[in-house]
Amino acid sequence: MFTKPAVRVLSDERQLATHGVWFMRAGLPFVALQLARPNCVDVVQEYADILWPEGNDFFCNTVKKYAGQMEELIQMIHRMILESLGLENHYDSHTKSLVNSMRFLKYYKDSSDNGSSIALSSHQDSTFISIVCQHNVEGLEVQTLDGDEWIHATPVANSFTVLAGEAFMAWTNGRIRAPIHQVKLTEPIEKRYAVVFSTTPSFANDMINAPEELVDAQNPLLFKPFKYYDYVNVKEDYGSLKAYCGA
Ligand SMILES: O=C(O)CCC(=O)C(=O)O
Ligand SMILES: [Fe+2]
Repeated sequence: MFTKPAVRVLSDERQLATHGVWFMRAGLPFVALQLARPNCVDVVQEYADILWPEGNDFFCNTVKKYAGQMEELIQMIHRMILESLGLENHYDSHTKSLVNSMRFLKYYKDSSDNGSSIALSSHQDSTFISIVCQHNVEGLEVQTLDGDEWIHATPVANSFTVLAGEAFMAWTNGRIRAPIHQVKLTEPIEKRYAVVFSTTPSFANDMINAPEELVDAQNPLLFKPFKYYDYVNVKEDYGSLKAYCGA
């Protein structure tokens, strides 16, 4: 799917930050394709038809199965987080305000590289939650809070890596941190695939505003309310959510 000329069609025709070609930057050895609303059969079919005009039932069926199970898992994670913060009463409205997206990534060895390269540079996800499936090839590294060390998120069979993103950090007024992470391909790894399943705010209502229960004199508001997709579109210019809307 990463070599199809139709990838260009996706990137030209889809303007949404969550659908189409994601973050393809000259010099970085990876390709990533985004699929917004992977739980919607028609959307997946339309997406597959662009990439494979001859049809690809295997892709559609696999996405349907994967997205169904991931949606269940990610909602459970949201529920656990809200319960741990005493915000059960927000659960229904919170889950209604979410949409899912899925990202397919391929990393490859950069021929000009000296043997240990950054394939995806350090960043925080913008999302609420991202569930990363690393397909048993290591590479994901997560920075410690003090910024001193990188922890290898070694892939473990039958398990996933869960990362919180900036949307959850802002919505929980900093109770949940969005870890800085990166992907490094170390010799002898030549290529690596990953799938990331995420929750983001719905397109219709993407205002991120921390519930008042989480804001008080000891915990002053960290981020002014902001519109998620406005932020995502200019994120690279600001570098961090704090720079964009830090209170
Ligand atoms: O490939 C991975 O393990 C992580 C990918 C990632 O951080 C991202 O897509 O935001
Ligand atoms: Fe990420």
